[in-house]
Amino acid sequence: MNDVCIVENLSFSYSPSKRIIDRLSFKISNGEIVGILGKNGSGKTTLINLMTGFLKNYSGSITIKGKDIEDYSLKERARVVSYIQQSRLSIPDYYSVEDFVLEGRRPFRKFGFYTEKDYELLEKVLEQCSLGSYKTQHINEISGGELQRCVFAKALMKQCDLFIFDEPTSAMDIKYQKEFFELLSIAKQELNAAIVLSIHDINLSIKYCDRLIVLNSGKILYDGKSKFVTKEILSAAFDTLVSEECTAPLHFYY
Ligand SMILES: Nc1ncnc2c1ncn2[C@@H]1O[C@H](COP(=O)(O)OP(=O)(O)OP(=O)(O)O)[C@@H](O)[C@H]1O
Repeated sequence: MNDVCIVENLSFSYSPSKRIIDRLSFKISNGEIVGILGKNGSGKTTLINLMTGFLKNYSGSITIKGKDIEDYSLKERARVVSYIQQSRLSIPDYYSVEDFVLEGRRPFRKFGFYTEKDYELLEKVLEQCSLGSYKTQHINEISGGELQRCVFAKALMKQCDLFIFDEPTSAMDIKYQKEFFELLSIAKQELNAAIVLSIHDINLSIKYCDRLIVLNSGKILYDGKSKFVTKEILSAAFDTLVSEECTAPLHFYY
């Protein structure tokens, strides 16, 4: 397995009085889905914003595909990391589904033009994400779950092997959550991608992530296979008693 992302001794504060990320070290490899779990305010979004290069003034290092994140230009970084933010999207009204998804190739355009290969890839990705029949539909005429699929399809258009998502499933109902993780397995299998996502739902994270990094006050409380995380660790992370069902095999829930 290759290490796509290496985080070493990473610390970060918004203000001098409080360390939000506290000396974290871990590696993310190709072909694994890694869930970042922790209670509100534990530092998940901050960590993701550091890993995607949106926050500066940290100590330690973040290496993406063998290169320090500081040494990437914005465009280069956009080519190697597919990132989906927590905030709401602003999409021009006139976009169709295919316009929106095609935008995923924007960092690769030459002289402002998409290539024939980009259009071939668009067809393939729309099919993979079950969006073929929607492609000419207006982006603001589709449901929230369908839009989420479009967002994922756009990320997939980069064909890169590092995907980073900030709470991608928070607004989805159970059906779309399931579908989302099925889509993730396309990236994992086809691109041997490393996928990092912050997540609140303990059950989902244990079921679908290969590995969990559990944060508590910016420190790593657990980093290991999701199936081995214990209710004691989760109870400590969430400051509340986490019941047995959360760590039991979950196939009967889904
Ligand atoms: N821009 C900011 N300026 C100052 N403090 C911030 C800022 N963003 C976040 N924080 C603080 O940093 C801490 C970690 O926040 P962060 O958003 O990373 O946590 P989180 O685990 O993603 O939380 P949630 O689950 O609620 O999304 C919190 O105490 C938060 O108040």
